[in-house]
Amino acid sequence: MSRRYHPNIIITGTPGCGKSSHATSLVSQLKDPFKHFPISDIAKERKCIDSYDEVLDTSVVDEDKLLDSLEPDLENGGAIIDWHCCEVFPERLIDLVVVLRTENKKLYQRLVSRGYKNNKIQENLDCEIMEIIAQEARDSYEPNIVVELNSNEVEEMEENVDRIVSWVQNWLKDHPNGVTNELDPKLKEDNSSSSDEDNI
Ligand SMILES: Nc1ncnc2c1ncn2[C@@H]1O[C@H](COP(=O)(O)OP(=O)(O)OP(=O)(O)O)[C@@H](O)[C@H]1O
Repeated sequence: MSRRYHPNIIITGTPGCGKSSHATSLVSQLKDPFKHFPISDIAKERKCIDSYDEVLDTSVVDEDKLLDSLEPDLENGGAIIDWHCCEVFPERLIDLVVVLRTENKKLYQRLVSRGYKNNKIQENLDCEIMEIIAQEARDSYEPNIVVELNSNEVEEMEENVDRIVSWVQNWLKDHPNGVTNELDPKLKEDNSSSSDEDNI
C-alpha cells in the first residue's frame, strides 16, 4: 500500500500575500526531499493550461490534468505546494494547509509594484476582503489541518516559516511509519491521531 514519509503542505492565499516567499524560505530550511511546487509555473511546464482569461490577464489551468500530473509527486511526500487555489488537491494527500493573510493596504502596494492592471488589483483585493481562499480551505479540509497566518511584515514571514519547520519536525517524529496515500477510513483515523493543529 502506498505511503508517504514526509508531509505535503499547501501554502495558499490571495496573489501577493507571500506564498512563493514563504515556500522558498521553507524549502531552503527543510532541504531534501522537500520540494517547492510553484503551481502556476508547473502548470505551464507540464502543459496543463486550458485557456487564457483576457479580462483578468491570467492563464486558466486544466485542474484535472494538473492533478493527474501531480499525483505521483504528492504520493512521494515532501511537496510544498504554492498556489492560490487549494480545493483541487485531495484530502488524502494533504497534511497541512497554510492560508496566508495580508492587510489590504499592504496587498494593494505589493500588487501595484508588480504593475498589475487596476481590474486585476481590485479582483485580488476583493478576494482577500471576502476571505475567498480562506473559506475555500475551510470548506475543503478538516479544520485541524488548516491554519491562517498573517503575512504583512518580513518578521511575520520569518516567524511563520519557523513555525511550519517546527510543525514538520513534529510530524516526522509523530509518524515514523509515514501515512497512507489511500482513501481508507480506518487508516485515515490513524493519520489524524497526532495533534497537528496544536503544533503550529
Ligand atoms: N510577509 C511579508 N512581508 C513583507 N513583504 C512580503 C511578505 N510576503 C511577501 N512579501 C513581498 O510581497 C511580494 C509578493 O510576494 P510573493 O511573490 O511571495 O507572493 P505570492 O503570494 O507568491 O504571489 P503570487 O500568487 O502572485 O505568485 C514580494 O515582493 C515579497 O517580497
